Amino acid sequence: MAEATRLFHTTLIPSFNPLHKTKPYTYSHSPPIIFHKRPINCSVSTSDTTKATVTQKVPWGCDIDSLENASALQKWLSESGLPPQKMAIQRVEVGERGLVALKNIRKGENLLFVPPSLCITADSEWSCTEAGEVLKQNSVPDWPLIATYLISEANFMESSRWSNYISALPRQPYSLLYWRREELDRYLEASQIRERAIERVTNVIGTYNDLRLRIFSKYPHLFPEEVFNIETFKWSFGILFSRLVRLPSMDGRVALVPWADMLNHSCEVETFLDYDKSSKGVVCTTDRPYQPGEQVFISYGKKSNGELLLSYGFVPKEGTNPSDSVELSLSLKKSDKCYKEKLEALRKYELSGSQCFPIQITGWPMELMAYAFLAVSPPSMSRQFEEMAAAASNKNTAKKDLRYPEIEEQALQFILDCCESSISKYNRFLQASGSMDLDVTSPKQLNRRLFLKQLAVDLCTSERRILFRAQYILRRRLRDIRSGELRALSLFDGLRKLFK
Ligand SMILES: C[S@@+](CC[C@H](N)C(=O)[O-])C[C@H]1O[C@@H](n2cnc3c(N)ncnc32)[C@H](O)[C@@H]1O
Repeated sequence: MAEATRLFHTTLIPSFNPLHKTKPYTYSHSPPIIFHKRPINCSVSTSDTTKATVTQKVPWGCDIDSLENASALQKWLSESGLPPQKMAIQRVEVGERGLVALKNIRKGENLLFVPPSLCITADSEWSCTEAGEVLKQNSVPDWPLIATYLISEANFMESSRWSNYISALPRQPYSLLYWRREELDRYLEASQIRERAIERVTNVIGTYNDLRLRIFSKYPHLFPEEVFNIETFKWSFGILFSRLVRLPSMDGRVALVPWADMLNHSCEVETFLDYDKSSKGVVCTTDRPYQPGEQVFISYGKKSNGELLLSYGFVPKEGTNPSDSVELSLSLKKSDKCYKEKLEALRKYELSGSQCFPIQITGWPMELMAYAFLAVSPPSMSRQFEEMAAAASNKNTAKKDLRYPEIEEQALQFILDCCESSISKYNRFLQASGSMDLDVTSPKQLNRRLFLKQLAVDLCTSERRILFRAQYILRRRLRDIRSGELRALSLFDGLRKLFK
């Protein structure tokens, strides 16, 4: 189970390597192949940063809130080797569709058992063998390879063995990949998750453009642009971000695991998916009992609400996620006399003049404190700059409790100032959110905007709550330090009078 606990941890968006880092590509020539083509509707582009000229609606999958293709999926899975299950796909309150217990399930019971033949991995057989060979010859890494595979198989429709699975996937996965740039800017202005979302969209676009430039354009008969374009890639990456599982017991291999990926996340369970070497299938062991009719949950890992929004498109209820955290940004002051020296020390440890650190409701990391010490330290402490920068870096293995009592008050005040400036951004957004969105014209657009805004309000409320807690602790510590200093001062004054 220890290995299992790592499964969904890093699953739903572990870092994927963009193609830039791979070996130079070599090309082979193959005869043309006939594609199953299907008309694709043109619509408005959803991203400003998209360079691709073709923008289309993805025709695959179904609405996530419908059970449209769920029974066909269950039937196909049982015919293809999924043993009888104690759960069924049903409409649920949390997560729209999910797996619900049909019978009593005991704590510690092994659920699921999905055989490897039902998992999609980088080694899965392609309906279009040549397309798969071209990608492998070009050493395309697993993430973009599986993303391309999914599009290729989706395009084969009923002729693909995954057709029932693909038809039951969401047509538009919930994730920040589907937020327009102006929506990210407007709704997530206060949260550092905005930066992460922009970075992710840029990575996906960069990866697609790289594939297009190096491979797709050389083999248009295998990868026609009406099928392999930025919209279909956004769909397939959205599916991977929200469903791909890393299997530690299979040497960290990533896989799409049909059926298991119908399980929704709960912050209250610690059950994870993994490959079980003895039974040779993907399993999960329950950590609590379930009664018939109850939804069964797993954990997608110890992720903050922002990370859950980024990859899965939902925010847990305020205060229910013990792994929640908020990124606080600290920066060196450009007016600091030692700005250059401090920056140099930070760069040695791959840090910059502006750095984010995660704060949890239980406190903040030692690295943040070390960065604050460095930011406020006077020129007379220049010999300690490097030691502080090392401690601010999480690459530093020899961790020790850094203490500089002479600048502790300034460091705490510095963190408090950063916290309060961040809180005021959240306040501004949360106050303004009530009057936003009056500019939408169609009911459909209104629903979407209201939904996104509600997610942003939920995220910002939970992040601000952590900052409020940090603000309270910082103020209390500063008050203690200052009242201690006052006591020492009045004691000194008293002694002076005594000796007069
Ligand atoms: C691995 S899939 C789970 C199955 C999914 N509900 C479906 O119908 O396809 C992950 C997606 O389920 C939804 N989800 C999972 N856990 C959730 C939760 N606790 N609250 C809201 N939505 C959740 C999100 O849309 C997420 O992107």
